[in-house]
Amino acid sequence: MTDKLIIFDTTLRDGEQSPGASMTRDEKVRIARQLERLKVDVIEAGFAASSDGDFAAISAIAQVIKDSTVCSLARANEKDIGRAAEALKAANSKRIHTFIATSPLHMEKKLRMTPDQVFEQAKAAVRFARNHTNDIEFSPEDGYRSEVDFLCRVIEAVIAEGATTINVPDTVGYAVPELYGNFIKTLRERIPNSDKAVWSVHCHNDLGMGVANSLAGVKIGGARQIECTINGLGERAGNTSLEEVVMAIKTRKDYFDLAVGIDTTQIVPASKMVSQITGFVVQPNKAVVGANAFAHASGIHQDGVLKARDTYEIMRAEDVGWAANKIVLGKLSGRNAFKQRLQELGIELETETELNDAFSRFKALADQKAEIFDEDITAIVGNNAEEASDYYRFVSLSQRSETGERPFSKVIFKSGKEEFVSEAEGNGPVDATLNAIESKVKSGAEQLLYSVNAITTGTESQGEVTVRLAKGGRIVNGVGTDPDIVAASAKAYLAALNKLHDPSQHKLNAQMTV
Ligand SMILES: CC(=O)SCCNC(=O)CCNC(=O)[C@H](O)C(C)(C)COP(=O)(O)OP(=O)(O)OC[C@H]1O[C@@H](n2cnc3c(N)ncnc32)[C@H](O)[C@@H]1OP(=O)(O)O
Ligand SMILES: CC(C)C(=O)C(=O)O
Ligand SMILES: [Mg+2]
Repeated sequence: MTDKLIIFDTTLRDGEQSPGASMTRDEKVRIARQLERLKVDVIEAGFAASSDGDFAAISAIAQVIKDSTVCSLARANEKDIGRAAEALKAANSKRIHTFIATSPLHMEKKLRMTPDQVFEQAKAAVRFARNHTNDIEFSPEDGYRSEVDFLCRVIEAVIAEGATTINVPDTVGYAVPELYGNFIKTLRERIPNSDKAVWSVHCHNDLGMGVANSLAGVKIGGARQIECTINGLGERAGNTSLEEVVMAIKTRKDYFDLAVGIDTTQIVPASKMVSQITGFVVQPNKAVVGANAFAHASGIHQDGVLKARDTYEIMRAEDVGWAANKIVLGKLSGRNAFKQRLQELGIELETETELNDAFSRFKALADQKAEIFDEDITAIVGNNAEEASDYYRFVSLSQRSETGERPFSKVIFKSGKEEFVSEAEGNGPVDATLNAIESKVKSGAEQLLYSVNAITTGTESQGEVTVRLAKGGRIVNGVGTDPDIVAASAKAYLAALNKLHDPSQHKLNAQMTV
């Protein structure tokens, strides 16, 4: 029968130990509710004895959480355990997690206790905690750097006292997967009453191996609880990340053969909430919850994914709470991905030539900006349709603006096969550009509006400029787009002039000097 793997979330305790990640009581309650929606088995809500604020947060969480077990950390002493018990009083299901360090280094230098004293204190703590609940977790802190014989002695004793979960922390992220897995296996094999407790792993990410070590602890060591945090938040380099271990267990069920009760569709909402509350931004290439985790940017991958998603996706974006996977259009994209996006946008290009032209324009734009958004595509295709009937066409622009100097602009544009070079100064680079064009065209149109707008987010986005001109009772709008807003302004001005253009005036325009 497939075993169940218990997911113990410690975002609100070890996660909060990330420098700068402290949370208010209400924020902790919000996250706890999301963890319950995620269906984590245990929520470690904090360390009740650490402050009145944390005590209040744990109490509030204990009152509102109904499905998950609520847990508080406590040092191996009566005061801390008493505080934890008090904070957890209202919980439907509660756990006290008590710990004491067992490595020679920690015992001697930090606790300043002999191994025998630590042994006795660990036993006494578990015994005391039993007065408050039957669900007791014991952690030998820095367990992985502890001497095996001593650790076996302590763990056997605390199980005998009633500890129901034995958690073996790699407190400083020193372990490597195979060794950590075997360490847990050895402990379980050597401790006579080891089967009376659930074995748990708690790994830190100092060498980037938190997830790998946790999975080895499960696969090799036989642990059945993983302690983890949303986004891998936690002390120093963080803890094992929940989203990664959960999706590894689910995606590689063929290998792990374990069941997890997590509602994976709540993973991304949980990640976003934790990131927003703590201000810890999730790196784009973070597994599962990073913005790029399901994004495809290169043509060959995009083509594959459009034909069959599993060519390049081992999980479904929707299964972890993303709305969908993403085909990111950019300079590495191919024709198939471009065509597909046009279809999704309801844009129909009638001929293969039109498609090829639009694709060339798209590639040219993609060379100038990293990501092409839907609005860019609409603009590309829109510009193209207009261009066929354009009388004036923008070619290029150069401009100079220096503090204290009047900006200067040189614009090259075409009418038919003729090319015009126009130059002017102005109050700003845009004014200089429009003056330059007007100096050649001499439309005499009145400018009613000029507006600039970033089509997409970020400073690398395309600027969209609208110019409204009035002449002879007609009012026209010209729109131009370009990553350079001065060039977008020139295009918009020329587009408006095109709309004003009267074919009978061809002669006048043809007289323009180059
Ligand atoms: C690996 C981990 O993540 S462990 C959890 C880490 N989390 C925290 O530390 C939570 C926040 N901590 C705090 O708010 C405070 O440190 C408190 C309230 C817990 C203790 O504060 P203080 O009483 O001022 O002690 P301080 O933090 O300076 O030192 C820790 C003391 O606890 C002792 N101690 C450390 N671990 C344990 C333990 N597991 N069991 C019993 N005593 C312990 C230390 O030896 C030291 O004792 P000393 O004062 O006699 O030298
Ligand atoms: C308190 C224990 C479980 C801990 O966080 C650690 O050892 O890293
Ligand atoms: Mg820890």
